[in-house]
Amino acid sequence: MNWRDLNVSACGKYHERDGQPAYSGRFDEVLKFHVPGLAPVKCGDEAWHVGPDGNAAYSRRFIRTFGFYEGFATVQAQDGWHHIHPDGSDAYPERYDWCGNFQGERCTVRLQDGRYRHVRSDGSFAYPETWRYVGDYKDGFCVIQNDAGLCTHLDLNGKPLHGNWFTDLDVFHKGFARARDGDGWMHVDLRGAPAYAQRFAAVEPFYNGQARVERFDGGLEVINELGQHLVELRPARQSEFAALSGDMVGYWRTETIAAAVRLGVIEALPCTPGALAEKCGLSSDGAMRLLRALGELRLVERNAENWRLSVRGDFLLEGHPLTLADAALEYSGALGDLWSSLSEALKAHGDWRAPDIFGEVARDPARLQEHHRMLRSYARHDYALIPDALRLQGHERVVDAGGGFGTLAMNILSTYPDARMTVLDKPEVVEQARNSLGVVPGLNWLPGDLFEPWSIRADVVILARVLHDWDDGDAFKILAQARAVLSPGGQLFIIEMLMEKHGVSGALCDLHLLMATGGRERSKKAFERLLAEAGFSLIDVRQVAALPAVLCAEAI
Ligand SMILES: C[S@@+](CC[C@H](N)C(=O)[O-])C[C@H]1O[C@@H](n2cnc3c(N)ncnc32)[C@H](O)[C@@H]1O
Repeated sequence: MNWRDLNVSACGKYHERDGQPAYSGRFDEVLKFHVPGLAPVKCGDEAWHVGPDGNAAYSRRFIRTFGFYEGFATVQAQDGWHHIHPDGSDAYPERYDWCGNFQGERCTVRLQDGRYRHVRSDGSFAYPETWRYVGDYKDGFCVIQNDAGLCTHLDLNGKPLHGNWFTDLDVFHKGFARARDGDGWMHVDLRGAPAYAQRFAAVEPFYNGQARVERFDGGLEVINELGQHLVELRPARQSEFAALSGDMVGYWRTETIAAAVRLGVIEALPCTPGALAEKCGLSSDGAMRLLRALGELRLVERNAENWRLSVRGDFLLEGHPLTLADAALEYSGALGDLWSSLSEALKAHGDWRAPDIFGEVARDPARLQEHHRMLRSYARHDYALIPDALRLQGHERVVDAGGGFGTLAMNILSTYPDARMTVLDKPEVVEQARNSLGVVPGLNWLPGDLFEPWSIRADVVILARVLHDWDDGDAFKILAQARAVLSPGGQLFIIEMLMEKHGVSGALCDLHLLMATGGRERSKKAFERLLAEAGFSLIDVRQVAALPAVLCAEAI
């Protein structure tokens, strides 16, 4: 009997041909036949492969068996997952936590430590690295995901195809892959370059040169490979009028959150509205109205008569390690006020001048605490993966210039305890940071000015979210001071969000920097130019987290 004529029966317990059972035996479960004419079957606790006559292909038994692909079948055995030959013998001695199927002479496996890689059919590793996740190869390329959740394409030897990283990515289909960046979904070509400028809420692969896509307004349309609209399949579902109205009253959210922090509501919960009014000096109507607004923002939840903080609301607690309580006050107060002159700041010939925010903060000890607790929360949240991404040898002299309260420096020291860390910042900041951290082995403080010569020599300089506070002229001056403390070959790491060359993601943050400090977010190209002017060459960009990237440069 030709196994190609056999199908799985409707009950899934045997195979049939033209509606007739192909053999008399019955199993708990069968899967379909694959080359070389074997099908996985399961009965009770045992699983194996059978031929078209329903007889076992070999005497071994496994916990689970799967179909043969490229001559190998995945099996789950008592001692782990692996592959077998059609005669039931092991393809290689290793055991894994899970195995996929061979596609393009490579197979995805998960190691016992939970990490993924590809193996060849003889069991050897296709490349030395392990990744957070790897998908199947198709047409010689696969998608891998790094620890920061970002994805790229690798070739059969594990080498990057184009080196571009995306927040989500698919394998290639007819020369294009579906990819998502901060702005949305698109198609990219084999160079990892977007096929067109638009972004969508979702895209399908191209089918004979056309793809169905969903717009952000919920409308569906068909586009061509240039991103041009061809056919409307469904009109917009979301009212753009409502979306714009919502955006225009963003300050409602800012002020509600800040009021809850300022009035002590966050610290007073959980309690009833009556108790809250009492504890925080609110009218009973005011307490109820504020709680309802916080509920709409999903910061609090009602539990019978009591209101309590949600997981999101917990971040507003002063004692939370990632507290955003100070940020809530800054955004509604000093930082929010600065935005009222946005139109002036954008004018070609206005007399608007950027504020000296760091000077103002330094002059007011209470504000300095608040501002730096805010920066500390963002640093704790965003910098967890940075030390590994620096790939230091471990004993270097490292200067974190504009290092604030030393959060990143402490992270680096816990990964590289023998590094000699120095945090350079304004004297007022250093004084408060020193007082709050006390003596930390390996950590030195250097009160100073980013724009004046730094009285130190270093092997490595870090500028984390510092250059984005300054225009190109001032950024160059800081880079020049960094260059002066390094010898040729010394390393500079810039940790910042990267703007896409033609993207819009991060553009509001860019305006925030303009208003708060006179600074700007930059693209890789803009950094490359600045670095070259200051005597550095950019050698690598490591996208370790969704927000900040690590730009690695070398002193020339
Ligand atoms: C946006 S914060 C970044 C802090 C820290 N690197 C981080 O990523 O969380 C900028 C830092 O630069 C410091 N700074 C600003 N102007 C400075 C100057 N002229 N000299 C020294 N430090 C300065 C500020 O005090 C602040 O700590």
